[in-house]
Amino acid sequence: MPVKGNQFKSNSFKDDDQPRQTSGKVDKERGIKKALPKMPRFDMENGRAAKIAGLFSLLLSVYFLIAFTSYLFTWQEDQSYISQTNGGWHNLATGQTMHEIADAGTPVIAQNWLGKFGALLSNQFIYEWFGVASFIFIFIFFVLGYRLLFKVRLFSMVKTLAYSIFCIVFLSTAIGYFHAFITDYPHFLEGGFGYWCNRLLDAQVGPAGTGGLLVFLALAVLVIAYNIDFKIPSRKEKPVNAMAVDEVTPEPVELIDEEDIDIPVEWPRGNGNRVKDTLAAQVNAVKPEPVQQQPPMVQTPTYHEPIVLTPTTTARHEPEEEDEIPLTIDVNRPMPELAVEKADDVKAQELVNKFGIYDHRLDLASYKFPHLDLLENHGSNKISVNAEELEANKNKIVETLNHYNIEIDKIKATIGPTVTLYEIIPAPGVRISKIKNLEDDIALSLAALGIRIIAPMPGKGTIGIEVPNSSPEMVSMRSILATEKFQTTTMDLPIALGKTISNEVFIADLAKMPHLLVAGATGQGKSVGINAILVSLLFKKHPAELKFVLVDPKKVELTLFRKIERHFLAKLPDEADAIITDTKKVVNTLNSLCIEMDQRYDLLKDAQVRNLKEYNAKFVNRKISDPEKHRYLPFIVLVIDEFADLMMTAGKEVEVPIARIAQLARAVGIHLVIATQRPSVNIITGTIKANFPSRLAFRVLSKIDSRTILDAGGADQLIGRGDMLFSTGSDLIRLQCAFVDTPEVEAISNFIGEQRGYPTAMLLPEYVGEGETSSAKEYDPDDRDPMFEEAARLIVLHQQGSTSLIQRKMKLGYNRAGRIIDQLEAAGIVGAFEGSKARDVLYPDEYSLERYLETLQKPKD
Ligand SMILES: Nc1ncnc2c1ncn2[C@@H]1O[C@H](COP(=O)(O)OP(=O)(O)OP(=O)(O)O)[C@@H](O)[C@H]1O
Repeated sequence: MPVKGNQFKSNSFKDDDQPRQTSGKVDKERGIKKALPKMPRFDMENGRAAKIAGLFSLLLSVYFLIAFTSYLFTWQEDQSYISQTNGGWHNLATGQTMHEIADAGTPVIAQNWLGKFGALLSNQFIYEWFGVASFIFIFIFFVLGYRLLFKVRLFSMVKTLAYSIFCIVFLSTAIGYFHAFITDYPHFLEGGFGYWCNRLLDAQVGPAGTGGLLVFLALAVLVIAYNIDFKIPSRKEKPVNAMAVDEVTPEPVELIDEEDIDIPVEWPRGNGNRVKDTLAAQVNAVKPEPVQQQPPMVQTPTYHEPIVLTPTTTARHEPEEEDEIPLTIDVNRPMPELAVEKADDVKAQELVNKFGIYDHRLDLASYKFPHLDLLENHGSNKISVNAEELEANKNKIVETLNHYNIEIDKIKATIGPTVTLYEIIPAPGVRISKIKNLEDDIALSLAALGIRIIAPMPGKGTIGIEVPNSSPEMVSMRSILATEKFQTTTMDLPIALGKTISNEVFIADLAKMPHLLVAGATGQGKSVGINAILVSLLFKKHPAELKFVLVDPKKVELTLFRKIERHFLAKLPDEADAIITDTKKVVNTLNSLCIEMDQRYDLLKDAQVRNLKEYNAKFVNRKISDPEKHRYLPFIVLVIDEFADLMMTAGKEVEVPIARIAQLARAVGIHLVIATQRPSVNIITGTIKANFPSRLAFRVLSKIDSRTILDAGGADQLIGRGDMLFSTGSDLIRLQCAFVDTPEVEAISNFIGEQRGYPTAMLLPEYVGEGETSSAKEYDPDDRDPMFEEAARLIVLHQQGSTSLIQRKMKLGYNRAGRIIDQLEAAGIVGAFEGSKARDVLYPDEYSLERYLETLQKPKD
């Protein structure tokens, strides 16, 4: 496995005198050792004390639970034991067992399940203090223990304590209050606290006052906790109106039976029938579920759940019987497609459960991606600009500017692989255009080619001067592809272009561009750039996911990729060579790509998706209803190495399909990379330019060429050898192209080519150009395809005269299937071509077909 960048997360251990220890355990121990002088071992930070406290608290809650529960059953014995031992607690320390106490003449022993201590504790809490409300202590200890031990916050600790204490006091007093009506003696139900508290209140405010106080306290706490509404009495007084409009709540909620859901719904006028349901409906109003269950309600009128409608207005509605204006509320009906989609989803899920998701890589499951060892390390990949060079350049820049009375506040250098960027902040009041005009003077004083002034630097508030390094560094493809950035990229079509001026790896997504125009004078690195693009895609994509259509009028540049024909190339059917060099064939290929594009759009439309990614995702998850008609769609990248040559020879014939593909093909995953030596306006026409927002300029010979390709100067000032400007429409970035040599490309092609591939290159739809139209009549009956009869049977069986049926079922190329259908037409088995409709099948059943086929065979015999 290649090393993916710097593996160290931080260098914070650098200054540590001690040798670096790798084990986490050792590190932890070190941390403890360091803490030793300051803290004892059981400090809260280490969490030990908290854990022990948590454990204890949980144990306590369990202990209390058992003891208290037991006390409910054994309180009489326990109390007798305690009273006979004079309070009981002092016995605990004596070590006397209960049996010893019994033997000593005590007639009753403690029966609590937790013995003496359980009896004493329960008696204390329940009888002496808070009665059955003491059970709440169990809850407190449990919440506390759980929090401390597992660090899980079940409830807020403050709230738990506050509400629990209130409940203990309130319950104990309330039980005492009610119990006082039955008996005047203290009882374990309310405990000593409840009993005495109640007696105290009784003496002060009387039983009625105590009752009122208790009710008030209960309601007050409910308001604090839940902000409850007090609206029930008013609804009872005016049942008819209360149903229609809420008196108290600012947002009235209206409830209607399912008969009223016959959309549009009328705002209720207060008929008596609904009043009956008001209370029941109100209960339902609290639950949001009935609203979400609207679809079945709307579809099935027998559904008996009420629907909740919330009017948008917050104003009070006081319906008046006479002049009430009916309000119509439009409830959104569920979209019928949703139901269909749901059904499809279920079906898809069943298919996925049965067959698993569709694996488009399965045909070449053993395919191995090229590895980094196929690439070489060019150069040292280190920046070799020395301090003297930087200082000298800085001085020259400052001097030159000073000559023209331009003061500088600050200057900063960023060293890149081929150029160094000097960013200057001019003194206030200096006009930027003045510096920009000095480009040639600065170049002269630095005695260097390729100086570019960027004034102002976008988004930086500085002026940039790019000065070529005296010894530029080569950026090897290997160093780029080995980076974590490339290895972990999630781009659809990542292309590693090289490094930026600040030495950062630059990777762009061709799928987003969506097409790339490459221009540059001869010998400036264009072919290397195209190889870099192809190689980066080959490193990232499986043959099932990507196909190239390679056009190489120069006949030599792309030949290296011939070996990957059966893996990565696409070609016209019956074409011998996958790499197209003939202009005529280029025209056919481009038109064929247009057909492929149209077919892909049809597939996307049929699958109801918007782009290739969604389509493939749907296909893979078996969510497409008619999988027979569909297929996994790989990206197609069309690369034209010398576009000028094509334009010279074919002109409009290539321009029109290219413009069409460029305009439309993005969504269906067809992307173009077009390179040219001569970026003149008659080659890169307005139509083409408009559809290629992403452009890559190597060094060109004139400013005009630079303007043609980039709509800006700068490409003429590059230094060549892979120095380039990348424009995405808004940004202009200077890059050093990654270098990949021919032997490396060859090694990669061999590596892929030697692996098992598909039987052929991907076949594009056949395009028959003007003057090449074939006619069914031309077919010689003796020259029928060997699969003619099989195809005839297939067509008659399916009663569908379509080329794609033959193609799919018999696994033939489009071209051959097309030929067979023409032969079937000539033989009178299918009717004539009718545009988008399938041809008529002229034989209704297989029997009549067989008889006809026999007659066809006779002359042969
Ligand atoms: N990224 C690069 N880093 C270093 N050197 C490069 C780089 N790209 C190209 N070169 C040098 O420039 C030479 C010419 O490059 P290349 O063949 O790509 O030019 P070209 O623009 O395709 O020329 P032509 O149009 O004539 O084919 C290469 O042989 C190589 O020495």
